[in-house]
Amino acid sequence: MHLSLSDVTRCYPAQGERPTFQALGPVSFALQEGEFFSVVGPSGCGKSTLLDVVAGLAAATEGTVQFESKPVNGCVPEGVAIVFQEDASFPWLTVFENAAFGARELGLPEAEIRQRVDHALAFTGLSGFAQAYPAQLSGGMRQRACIARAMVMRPRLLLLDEPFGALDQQTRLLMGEELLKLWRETGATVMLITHSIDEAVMLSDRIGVMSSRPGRFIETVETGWPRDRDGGIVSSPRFGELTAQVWTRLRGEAMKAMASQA
Ligand SMILES: Nc1ncnc2c1ncn2[C@@H]1O[C@H](COP(=O)(O)OP(=O)(O)OP(=O)(O)O)[C@@H](O)[C@H]1O
Repeated sequence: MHLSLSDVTRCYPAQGERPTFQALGPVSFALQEGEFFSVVGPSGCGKSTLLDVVAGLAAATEGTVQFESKPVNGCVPEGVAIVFQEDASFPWLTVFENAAFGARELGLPEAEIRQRVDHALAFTGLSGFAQAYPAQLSGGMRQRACIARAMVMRPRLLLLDEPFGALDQQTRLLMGEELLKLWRETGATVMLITHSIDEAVMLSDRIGVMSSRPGRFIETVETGWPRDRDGGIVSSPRFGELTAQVWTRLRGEAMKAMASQA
């Protein structure tokens, strides 16, 4: 897996009285194979726009995005899976069929699909709900179902846009631990967009801190956690130091973002 962005910006065209609007960048970075990279930044700075550009869901206005030596433009590359904050499941399909959806689109053999889905549902604790419909699940279980769907695709790069944003704090912490387990088990590279500094510090190898809009990276923080970390690190002194380091950098940018929104 190799992903790199070089001088990427994204602008929205002028609309009525509003002049051309730069939502992102310029942004340049590369992800290392197998790393867990999180992005934090003030509200509206362009985090989701960045993820959409990486995923091929939105085009860069300037600059280039390359995934495994091919330019990304116009569609999600094979090997990339995305989990969004909103529950993106199809309400008319069972949990099993939701998880199988992407694999069916790829035309994988039925036995292979069944084996992958069974494993993903077991991993996310949803085996007993394979025949349930999304509406019969709690918010946390629905997000686990979305993670199972992504897992079935065996992504080399997993993109997550605030996947736990709508969940309560306890569920969110537990889901974070599950995500770490998934990352370790699959060896995928992970890029996570989050509003939560604690979540970024707990989960990541590296945290990119963005400026207010148009978002650029103003600092990169290496956490130095071992690969077999778990939620227990939140009580270590290093956790407190890292969250303070990220917040110190973010605070001024968050104030600028609030002032411009006001
Ligand atoms: N389709 C669009 N047309 C015009 N402006 C847009 C469009 N999509 C996003 N924007 C604007 O681009 C900026 C960046 O939006 P984006 O959603 O990427 O930020 P974000 O950092 O993810 O925000 P949040 O933290 O609130 O989720 C915002 O000011 C947003 O209003």
